[in-house]
Amino acid sequence: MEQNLSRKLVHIISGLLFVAAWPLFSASPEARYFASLAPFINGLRLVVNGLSLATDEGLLKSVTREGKPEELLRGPLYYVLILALSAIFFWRDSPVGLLLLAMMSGGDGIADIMGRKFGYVKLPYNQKKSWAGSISMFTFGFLISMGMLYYFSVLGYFQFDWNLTAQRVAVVSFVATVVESLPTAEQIDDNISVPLATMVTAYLCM
Ligand SMILES: C/C(=C\COP(=O)(O)O)CCC[C@H](C)CCC[C@H](C)CCCC(C)C
Ligand SMILES: Nc1ccn([C@@H]2O[C@H](COP(=O)(O)OP(=O)(O)O)[C@@H](O)[C@H]2O)c(=O)n1
Repeated sequence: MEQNLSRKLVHIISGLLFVAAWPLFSASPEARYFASLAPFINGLRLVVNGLSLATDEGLLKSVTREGKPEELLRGPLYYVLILALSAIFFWRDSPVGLLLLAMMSGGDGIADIMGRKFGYVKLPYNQKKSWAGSISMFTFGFLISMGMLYYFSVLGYFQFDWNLTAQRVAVVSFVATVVESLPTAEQIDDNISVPLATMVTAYLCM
């Protein structure tokens, strides 16, 4: 499989599976810390390989752009830290964590896959991003977020007025999409800006 595609599939699937697994944990107050061990241990693996204290070719191939160990200390490390912090701070008590992970893992990951494949028409303010990528991020980010909220509500964690929730999630997805599309990649990684923007908007809206 082409390296960019495999990296993005790892990006999409690992975060969404991680959140989807939260209901499997017990009601114990320590469950969130136990769950966050998975991303923390992966973070440790990224640091060890990123500092070249060990070399895991499979890890380099599946999560880096160019196969350089130091890349592990940026996007992938931020990503696993956001997974761990979301579990600790939001867990199953608030929809904010679900939304920020749905947008970072699902929305942003799909934007890259679709943007690379169909992104011929670039955004006027960012020649590195395209309408296809951003429209896909908004659409799939919205659908995945609604799916996550539905999944957790069926399991009894939340109750929503779905009409209102859909409008609020649309606003959250829109803000996350705009933030992802900005030409700020040199200053701030998308794995930080997208979850941060989603978190603030979701706090204000939900
Ligand atoms: C490729 C990744 C990030 C890079 O982002 P970008 O630079 O392309 O924007 C994701 C890296 C994921 C990682 C190293 C593995 C994460 C595993 C996860 C914590 C385990 C989840 C457990 C679950 C139950 C499957
Ligand atoms: N909104 C978006 C996002 C990404 N993309 C495409 O996806 C590629 C990678 O995006 P990126 O630089 O944010 O992703 P990383 O490879 O840095 O994780 C871009 O070069 C675009 O081709 C897009 O067309 N539109």
